[in-house]
Amino acid sequence: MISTFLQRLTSRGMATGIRHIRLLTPTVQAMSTSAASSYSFETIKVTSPLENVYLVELNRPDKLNSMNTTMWREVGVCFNKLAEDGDCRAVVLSGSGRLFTAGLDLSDFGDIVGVVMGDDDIARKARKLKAVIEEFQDSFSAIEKCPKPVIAAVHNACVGGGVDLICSTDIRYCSSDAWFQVKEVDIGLAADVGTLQRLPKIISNESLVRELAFSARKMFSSEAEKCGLVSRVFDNKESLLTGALEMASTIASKSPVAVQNTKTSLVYARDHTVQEGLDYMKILNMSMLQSEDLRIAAMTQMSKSKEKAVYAKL
Ligand SMILES: CC/C=C\C=C\CC(=O)SCCNC(=O)CCNC(=O)[C@H](O)C(C)(C)COP(=O)(O)OP(=O)(O)OC[C@H]1O[C@@H](n2cnc3c(N)ncnc32)[C@H](O)[C@@H]1OP(=O)(O)O
Repeated sequence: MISTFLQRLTSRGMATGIRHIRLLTPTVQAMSTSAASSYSFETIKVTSPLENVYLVELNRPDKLNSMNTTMWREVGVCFNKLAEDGDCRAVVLSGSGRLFTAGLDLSDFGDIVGVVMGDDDIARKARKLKAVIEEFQDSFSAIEKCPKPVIAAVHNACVGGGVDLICSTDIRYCSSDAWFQVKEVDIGLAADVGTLQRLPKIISNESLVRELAFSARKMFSSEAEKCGLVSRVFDNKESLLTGALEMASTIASKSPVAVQNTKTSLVYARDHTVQEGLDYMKILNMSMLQSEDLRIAAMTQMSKSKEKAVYAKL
């Protein structure tokens, strides 16, 4: 049945004489690289090392990529922009320097200290803090809402806010020297930027989540792989980045319609019943089954040629 479906799709394409499968030219690759140059941030570096693949690096190596107010804001702005960037089909998120991130910048509580130490009464302070926390939360939620798959590539330390950050990504890889720490209780906080909501759904082990969150103990790479926080462990940072970029490139070679609707459907399914998820898919695919990408993908599958399929930007 599937082969009949593919044949009908492809013969429709052949009949119209459209040739969608062609080799990617250097011009296309050059355009993709320059598209990343429109991303200019103080604490984040964005490049496009491969066709349709963007590399987002936390870039405060001298401060151990700790998250200051600027970085919190820039992560959100960056992923909202990537969501709309037709040149971007997959993202790798890594940290520059000797470790992934030391979490919240403990020397820059700027906005929070300002409110807490201010003269307002408790209700007004609370209202202001609500806005600050919301901004922090929205920043990391932008990663989950971005329809392009995001692969976290963690080396060495991933502390506090770093765990919140990677819990918003789709795929997590790490190097063998990586460790993870839900550190918030050590600074007198209940984690409030996503770890407590997303981690239980990632590792499906409430006992372990609670152990990590109550004790702030370190979890090393082998345990992180065993419990499902990461799906692959690489020997070192270099092989980690190579592996993450290779996977991003594989994803980027697929139909962006298929991949991006798969991501949004998985996020939806995580937070809804099976029936609600099926209903969502039904409505979504009422339109998406009519996409040109189906025919292009089917032609590519049936073709014996090694040429890559070329899909329009999304
Ligand atoms: C609304 C709230 C939203 C979000 C909340 C998030 C909560 C969190 O993120 S909680 C976690 C906060 N982070 C930490 O507690 C990490 C503290 N740091 C460490 O544990 C270690 O520094 C390390 C990351 C494991 C690295 O250790 P090591 O390699 O031995 O380096 P150090 O000598 O300890 O540090 C070098 C240098 O960096 C400074 N530093 C380290 N972490 C931070 C940080 N998070 N913020 C600011 N500065 C940090 C450290 O003080 C050293 O500075 P010197 O001036 O060189 O002494």
